[in-house]
Amino acid sequence: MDIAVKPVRVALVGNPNSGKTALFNALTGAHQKVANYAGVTVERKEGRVQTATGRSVSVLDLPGTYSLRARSPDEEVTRDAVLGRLKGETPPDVIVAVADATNLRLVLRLILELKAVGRPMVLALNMYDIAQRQGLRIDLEKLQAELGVPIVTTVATRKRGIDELVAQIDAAAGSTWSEGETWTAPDAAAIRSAHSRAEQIMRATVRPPERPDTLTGKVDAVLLHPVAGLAILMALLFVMFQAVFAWATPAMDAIEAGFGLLGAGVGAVVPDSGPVWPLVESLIVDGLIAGVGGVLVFLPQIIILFAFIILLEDFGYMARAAFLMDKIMGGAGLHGRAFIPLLSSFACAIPGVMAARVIDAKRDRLTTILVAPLMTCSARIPVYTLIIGAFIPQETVWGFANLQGLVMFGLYAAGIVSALVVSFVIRKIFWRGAVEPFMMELPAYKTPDVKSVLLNLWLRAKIFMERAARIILPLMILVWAASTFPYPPEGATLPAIDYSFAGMIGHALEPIFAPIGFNWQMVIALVPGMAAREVAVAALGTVYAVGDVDASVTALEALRTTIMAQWSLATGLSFLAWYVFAPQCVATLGVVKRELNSWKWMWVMVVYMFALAYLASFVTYRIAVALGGG
Ligand SMILES: Nc1nc2c(ncn2[C@@H]2O[C@H](COP(=O)(O)OP(=O)(O)OP(=O)(O)O)[C@@H](O)[C@H]2O)c(=O)[nH]1
Ligand SMILES: [Mg+2]
Repeated sequence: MDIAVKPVRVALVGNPNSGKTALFNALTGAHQKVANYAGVTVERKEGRVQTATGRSVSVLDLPGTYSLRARSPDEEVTRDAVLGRLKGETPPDVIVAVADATNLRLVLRLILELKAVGRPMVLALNMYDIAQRQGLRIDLEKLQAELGVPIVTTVATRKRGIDELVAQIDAAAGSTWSEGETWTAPDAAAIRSAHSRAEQIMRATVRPPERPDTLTGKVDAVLLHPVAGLAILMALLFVMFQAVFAWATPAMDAIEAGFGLLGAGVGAVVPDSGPVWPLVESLIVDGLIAGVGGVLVFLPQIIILFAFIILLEDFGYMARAAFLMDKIMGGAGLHGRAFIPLLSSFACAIPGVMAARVIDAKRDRLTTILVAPLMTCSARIPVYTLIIGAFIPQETVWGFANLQGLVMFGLYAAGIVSALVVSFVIRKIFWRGAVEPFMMELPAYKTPDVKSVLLNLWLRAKIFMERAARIILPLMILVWAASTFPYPPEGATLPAIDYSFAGMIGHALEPIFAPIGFNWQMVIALVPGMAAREVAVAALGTVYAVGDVDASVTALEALRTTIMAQWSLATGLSFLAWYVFAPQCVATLGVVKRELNSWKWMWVMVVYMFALAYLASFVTYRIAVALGGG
């Protein structure tokens, strides 16, 4: 007997949100490994479990799908994994179909498709607790007979039914099956017939509760109400943004201080002498530490934002929020599910772009990714506050509103409105078809499980950090080199950056930026600002030689005074308009390229955003000058 030597491979397949990951966690406990599939940015989770007979089973958690007719990258991975077409992946010996027992209709069709693949299969009827609570009556024996697949009822979050499931996997692994069946994608007729077969099975085996679940109905009547529901959603978003900006501050300050200390520590250790050491120090301190620190500083905000999103998702609310927003965003050509990615983009466009994976249809996903960077990410805040502080008076208008706050609000609104307009235009230019209809069963409300929320949060934070590190590090080195080399000549009087490539680029581009009121110092600052938007503030400090604005309050004050003296109001406003639209962050562009796996679309984004920025700055500048702000 050598069954212990070669593990049985099991793949968990099911609709999104059916509890695959929860089941995976219940099955494998701590014995799991997370990686990416080769060539695509889709997480691959594998874990191990031993059966009672001593068989070793390796379990693969797959992204959710509604059909093997894959339409999103996530779904393609699932399909290819099931069919054994994935590079470096052996096909599963047993398929475990994971079904949300309260939402059988959609999954029955998937199960029929999976059956056609011809591998041994077990059906885990998950969320059975909720089904029972709702009073759903499922005739398990009949369902088992109709499908010809063994069924186990499970409650993944309570680890119920897990032993039974493992036993069924064990049995299925021992069964023989007909290899050599070649799978072909189902055509429209096949899908229709699977659909009516699923309906038929549904009618034969599932009866609605005797007393319908009036509580969910009542709650939904409020939460999905076009007016009350939206008001509640807005209130939730308000609290969420308060949390993101207020609660994150101490942690962000700590991270900033930590990286500052790290930089100082390195500075103290590296010798000051010779031609090479100062360069090494500059690379490490100004390039790597400052650059990576400049991105990691957003981690607290991202964690808080994700905590809210994961919690609301687990409560069953997010699908409803997406449903509510679908009507509004649909008018602009965006899918309801774009809501979460766009929301994440307020912290940082990188997790936002990554979150767009939940959108099935390629075009909807593409549109979402293209407009995500228009959402005001927190990296713009330091730039906004510097300029607003310098040019907008601290005044009360209309008796209650703070003028500076109002301008800040206007900048956020400009981002949101332009995202809606741009996606509308993208639809008109590139594809005319309607937005995919909103197909997403509303899940039952449930209480989130603390452990799974924390695990999820940790995984998402980890993924953000890994991506950030992998994409940002090389870019940081590039931007640092551009602002450092070549060295200033002997006896140079201007700040060193003036003589560097960044300086040359700045001077060369100056004529292009003159019509929108930028001076050469600003243009130079834009170059290192490409690394991360807020770096532009430090770069302005460098070109105006007011000292290290990150390290001292007085330097920041000095920079503000210098700007007030040297820029006109029109120039200041033009700079603000630029920052609303310009694709000022190469890390985001890198992630967009990776997620879409396309240079073309990344360039489409770069070009349209620069064009918008230029146009907005031009209009702002000219109007401000005409009104006497020049
Ligand atoms: N009450 C209850 N909740 C469950 C059960 N299984 C999963 N959940 C919850 O359902 C939600 C979705 O579970 P996940 O495991 O993330 O679902 P998934 O299938 O992995 O979702 P995707 O990966 O997005 O396709 C989570 O909030 C879980 O805690 C269950 O049996 N009973
Ligand atoms: Mg999952």
